[in-house]
Amino acid sequence: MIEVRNLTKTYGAQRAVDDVSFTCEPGTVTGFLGPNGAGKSTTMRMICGLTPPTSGRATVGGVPYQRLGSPGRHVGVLLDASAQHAGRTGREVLALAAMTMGLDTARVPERLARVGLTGAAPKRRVRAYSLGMRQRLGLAYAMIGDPAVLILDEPANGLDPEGIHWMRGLLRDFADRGGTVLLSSHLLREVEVIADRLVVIGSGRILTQGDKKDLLGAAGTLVRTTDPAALAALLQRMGITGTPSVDGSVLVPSDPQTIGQAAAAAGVVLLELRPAGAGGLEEMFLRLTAGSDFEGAAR
Ligand SMILES: Nc1ncnc2c1ncn2[C@@H]1O[C@H](COP(=O)(O)OP(=O)(O)OP(=O)(O)O)[C@@H](O)[C@H]1O
Repeated sequence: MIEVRNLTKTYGAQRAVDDVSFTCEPGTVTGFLGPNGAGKSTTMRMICGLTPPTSGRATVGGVPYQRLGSPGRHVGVLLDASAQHAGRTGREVLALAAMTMGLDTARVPERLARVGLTGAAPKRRVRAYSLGMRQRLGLAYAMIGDPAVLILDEPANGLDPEGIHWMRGLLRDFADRGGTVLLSSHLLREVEVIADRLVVIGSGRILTQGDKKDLLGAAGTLVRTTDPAALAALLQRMGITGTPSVDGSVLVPSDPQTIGQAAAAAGVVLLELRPAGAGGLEEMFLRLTAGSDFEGAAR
């Protein structure tokens, strides 16, 4: 369990993180979502005791990170895939981590294999690793102490589609066994597939958070009709404002059943009627972060 309460971090006049609160429960993957510069890394660094908060607090399993004895056996952290010593081999990196935690290094080969680092890879120096291989090593490093909690900052960076698919399976399995995962990303689709809960941050502030299904449900319904004018009139009578898309569909802030029944009663022919789903999350994300003063474009 991770509990973040009113965390705030200021750098000079800038509030990098502004009164952020959320909870990550065992058995769930929480997607921490926000554009570049939103405050995701700073929040995670504060949870892991690497950046002191200006105010507020964060605990892991009820205890501040700094007070966890042998933290690697409680919390696996991957904040920067390039943090490992470039001159060490993958095997050396994991063996050192195991020794530091008082664990048997015999587990190292199996742990490397679990993240797909097989063949010559364990014996190669980290400086020769691709970013994707570093991410895999970083995941093995985070998980070597069999922690109950994982905190991962943009773990999919550098992974190819097969690697992203593999990572989803790994983290899903971890959560299904009762683990707690907090995972940041600016890749909306990636988070949408894997997360149970979403926390969306922009300009240091929480923009929305909750169950993914609820948030996506709230994202609305996509409707396509043979008669846009009749649909517009129907929505107006219902007091609903739809948003036309360039492809001719209309995003309606209501559920499919309500719209379908009203359209049938009004004799409006529908060609398509579905939860906004993936497009909904992206639309929601862009809408929520549109007003926030972020440094880069959401991708
Ligand atoms: N050590 C620091 N000194 C000054 N400003 C900082 C420092 N660390 C972060 N910031 C600022 O705090 C804000 C939040 O940065 P942070 O790295 O937490 O965002 P992020 O959501 O992780 O972004 P990204 O997706 O680009 O990694 C940014 O405006 C950043 O410039």
